[in-house]
Amino acid sequence: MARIAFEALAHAYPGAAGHALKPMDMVWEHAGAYALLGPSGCGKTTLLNIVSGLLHPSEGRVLFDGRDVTGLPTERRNVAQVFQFPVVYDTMTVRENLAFPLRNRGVPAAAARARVEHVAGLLGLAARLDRRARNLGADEKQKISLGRGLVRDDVAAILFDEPLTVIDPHLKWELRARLKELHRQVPTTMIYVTHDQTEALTFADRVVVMSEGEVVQVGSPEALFEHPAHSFVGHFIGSPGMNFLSCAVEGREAVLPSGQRLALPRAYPPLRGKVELGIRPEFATVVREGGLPARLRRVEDLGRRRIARLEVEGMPLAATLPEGMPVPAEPRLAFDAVRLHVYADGWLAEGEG
Ligand SMILES: Nc1ncnc2c1ncn2[C@@H]1O[C@H](COP(=O)(O)OP(=O)(O)OP(=O)(O)O)[C@@H](O)[C@H]1O
Repeated sequence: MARIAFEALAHAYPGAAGHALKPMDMVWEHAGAYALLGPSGCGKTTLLNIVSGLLHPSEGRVLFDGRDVTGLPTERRNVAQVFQFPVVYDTMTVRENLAFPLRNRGVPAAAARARVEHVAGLLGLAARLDRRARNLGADEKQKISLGRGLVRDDVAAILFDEPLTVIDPHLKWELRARLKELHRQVPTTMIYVTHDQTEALTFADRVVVMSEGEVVQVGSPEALFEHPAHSFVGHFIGSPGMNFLSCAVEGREAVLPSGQRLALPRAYPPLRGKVELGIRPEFATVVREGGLPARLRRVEDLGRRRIARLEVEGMPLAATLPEGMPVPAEPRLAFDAVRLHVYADGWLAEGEG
């Protein structure tokens, strides 16, 4: 396992206008479980390929345990990779497929056997070990690919590129949980690329959120939910995402366009640019009295909770409709004041006190 560091790393593809990966410095600790999360085109694969050595960055350095590996090809970086689609040898058995990376490295047969059986057990492949891979379905073939990625315990890092893409939806939750368990048992640096927030938040201790080639936040799942560093993170994480209301901020108060004032939990210096109030739907509640007047557009029943889609001063806002509350004709909105955040030009503004 390795500590992976990026120094002034950036990448522009030849002939492309601008950076696919904007300049950044970052450290991924030994044995950490990281997810690279963001929408299509945000630069996740570019960063992963720079880590694996498939792509040489146009600027900056990549260090594994302090050693500069920027110029090293993949085969000299000692990384395991799991791709979107299964990479298995059809004519081999599941056992032979799983043992392949160990055989290649000269791991003694008894140790390899024990390791293969352990990983197969964790992935739910134990009963299939002596079947030929060709006779298995796509889900199980992808489990073999995952197993081949996980079977060595001496790799610098394991890189997963959207590994659950071909997995049947009902099996995804099971494999997500198993991968997390595997990380606990095989404490290797693991990097997991996905555009699916559930996968990222289940798997990772630290999630690297990317937008338009930029790393906008690196944080625990809780931090991304509670303190989104950028409005993009607020929108992207959560279902529905964070609400944003245009406002002005004067010290400890937010002033909405109509002049209505809201108390803030912190005091803010004068802010420049586009100022917004951010509040998650979980902390905005429909009430009958008090709070802000709102107009109801519709109610969505999400099974375990109901979300009211409202308008506040012409701006859309999603809020929680308390259990058992009939939909009020003239709804009002109460905010959990300590959960109110202020954003200036998209970035979280630091308040005081
Ligand atoms: N070989 C290439 N040449 C030129 N531009 C590229 C190349 N590969 C990717 N890009 C561009 O770089 C940007 C980042 O792409 P990248 O594939 O890293 O994003 P991604 O987040 O992994 O997206 P996806 O989830 O769709 O794979 C995009 O604008 C993409 O069009």
